[in-house]
Amino acid sequence: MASSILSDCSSCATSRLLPLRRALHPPPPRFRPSPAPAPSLTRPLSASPTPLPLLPRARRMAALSAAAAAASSADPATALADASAKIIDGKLVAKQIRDEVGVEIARMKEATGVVPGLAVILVGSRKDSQTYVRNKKKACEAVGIKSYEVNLPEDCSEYEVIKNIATFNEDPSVHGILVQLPLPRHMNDENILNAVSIEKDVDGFHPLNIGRLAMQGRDPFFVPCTPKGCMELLHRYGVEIKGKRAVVIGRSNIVGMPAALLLQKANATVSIVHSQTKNPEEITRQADIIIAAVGVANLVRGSWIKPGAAIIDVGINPVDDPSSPRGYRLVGDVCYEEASKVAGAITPVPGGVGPMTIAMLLSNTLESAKRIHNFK
Ligand SMILES: Nc1nc(=O)c2c([nH]1)NC[C@@H]1CN(c3ccc(C(=O)N[C@@H](CCC(=O)O)C(=O)O)cc3)C=[N+]21
Repeated sequence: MASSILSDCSSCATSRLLPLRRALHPPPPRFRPSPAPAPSLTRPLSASPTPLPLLPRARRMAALSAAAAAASSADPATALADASAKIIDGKLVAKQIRDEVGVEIARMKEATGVVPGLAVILVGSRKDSQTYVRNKKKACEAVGIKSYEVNLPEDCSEYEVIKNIATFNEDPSVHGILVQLPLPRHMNDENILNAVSIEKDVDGFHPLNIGRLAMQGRDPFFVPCTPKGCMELLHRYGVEIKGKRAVVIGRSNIVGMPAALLLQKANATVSIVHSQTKNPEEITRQADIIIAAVGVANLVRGSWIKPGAAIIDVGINPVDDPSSPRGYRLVGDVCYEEASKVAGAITPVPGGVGPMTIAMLLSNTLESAKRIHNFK
């Protein structure tokens, strides 16, 4: 991208979007990226195996497995000498947030009799989607949100889905509506997501909510859960964002793009690295904050990381692992083993961003019920 001088007219009024009360629980230990290079600087960055360019997915995967093999044969003596990053514990923070949401829901119910309601629409029978929906339902029950579930067959019509959305739009006991993605191929996501009332769009996927997120001086009704969870982790670990360089890897509508908008709203200088980016490693290495959301296992290597950077790894990629009971294990978009020796702080996978996504969904549903019932 050509460099140009931009006039900065960003507002800082919306740098913080979460109205949750946090006096209830002490925050986790604070992490501050050190301005001075971390001790790991003594380790030359070139010690990392071959850097990987962004390639078409199939080629990327092949290149990645070769690089991963090289990584595992790294000199163990070097590894021992390395400093290690602070772990950003998403599981712990998500639990704190769920507890906070639960307390607020009880307070609201006591004062108004209103119980927040979340409707989930699942189309088809993908195993992973069924698991996610089941987990969301459990999480709702645990905090006192009433959940409503509709299961539609894979071959149902778009009209059928929209009809169900319309019913929930009108239902006063429902404060949030979530259409589980991905939808079957024959459906147009846009038509379906457009049908969700923006006041109940707890996923924050409605184009009007995204549009407001992108504009100065306007706020969306809801911020998408995963990027909101990423920001919450940075805030709760005391990572300074204002004036920092941030790189978002990936530009999806549901994570990368809104994450970049949120970082910008929080006054970071943001670059987006994607499949057509010429020098992803070099650009990423300039970042104080990295949010990786491409869905490519171990794409970001140690050599991509500026010493002391804070890393939020959104990827949840299954890789074969015969020694695990499921036959696979989950890894992020960031090569954790390498990154944790260079970074100042990093989220693990699992136990990082994943649990935060669900916590933010509960938080958005509570926020919606409060707004609809004008409960402060
Ligand atoms: N409308 C819509 N909204 C979503 O928010 C949405 C969606 N569709 N479709 C699918 C993705 C995926 N997603 C996850 C939520 C929690 C974990 C999670 O908690 N993961 C655990 C690990 C789970 C495991 O071990 O299998 C973790 O990372 O620690 C992961 C993924 C929400 N999504």
